[in-house]
Amino acid sequence: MGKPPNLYSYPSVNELAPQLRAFVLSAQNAGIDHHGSFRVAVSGGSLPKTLAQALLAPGDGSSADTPRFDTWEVFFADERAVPLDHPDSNYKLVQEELLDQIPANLGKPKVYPIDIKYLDDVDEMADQYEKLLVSKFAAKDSVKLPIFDLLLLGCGPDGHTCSLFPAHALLREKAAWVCAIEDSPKPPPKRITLSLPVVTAASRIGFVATGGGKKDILRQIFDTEEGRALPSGLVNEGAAEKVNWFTDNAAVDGVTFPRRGSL
Ligand SMILES: O=C1O[C@H](COP(=O)(O)O)[C@@H](O)[C@H](O)[C@H]1O
Repeated sequence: MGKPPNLYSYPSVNELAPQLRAFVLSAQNAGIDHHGSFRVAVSGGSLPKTLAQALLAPGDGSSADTPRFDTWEVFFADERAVPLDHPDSNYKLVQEELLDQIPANLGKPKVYPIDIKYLDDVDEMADQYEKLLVSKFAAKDSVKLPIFDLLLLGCGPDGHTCSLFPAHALLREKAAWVCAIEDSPKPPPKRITLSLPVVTAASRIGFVATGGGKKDILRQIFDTEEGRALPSGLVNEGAAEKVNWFTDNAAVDGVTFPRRGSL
């Protein structure tokens, strides 16, 4: 690995949130400058709440510090094969925590949930979501991989990220952009997920991991060989300098990884 990922830690989520905001808005502004929109894929779990705290806070009024939601194209890093109003739905979580709370003057994002027609056929659901990405990121034969401006990821207590789980065969997927999983060890079992090559191809990657419940897994990921082979560790290895971890002190208690600090 060349330059290692950045690991930022803050006393609490209250101090982390403004730094996460700066990181997301810098990716937003780079996307707008580059191609006129901001293509972001978001995760479920604990991320949407922290993201909402970051983005819905009042800013300093400068254009650099203003969310331009009208330019956002929101995709899902992973999704569970459940209806969009089901308590397990990542879409529902993101909608309730963030999308529904956006004030009208900040614009309305375009949001791309899964197609619920395919709830009973998760392979087809993954194919359809991949087709959606192809249509948004150009024809697949001219673009090897979609390049998201930003991926916002979580890290489960087993080191999973998106719906890429430790030692699962999906970690070896090279061709597909979106994969189906029917045996997720964390319920619900049927899900779709971006593949590892798509994750590591993103322009920027932000992990958000907070709370003492994450400290054992972060210690493993950053300080051990086995941890580096876990899905979140593989993102660190595959995308290194593009990866930024936003953590609180409780989550990195005991991590000896050297690149610690503030954004
Ligand atoms: O199942 C999932 O879990 C991960 C991690 O969630 P967290 O609550 O530990 O942050 C999440 O990133 C993913 O989107 C979700 O489907």
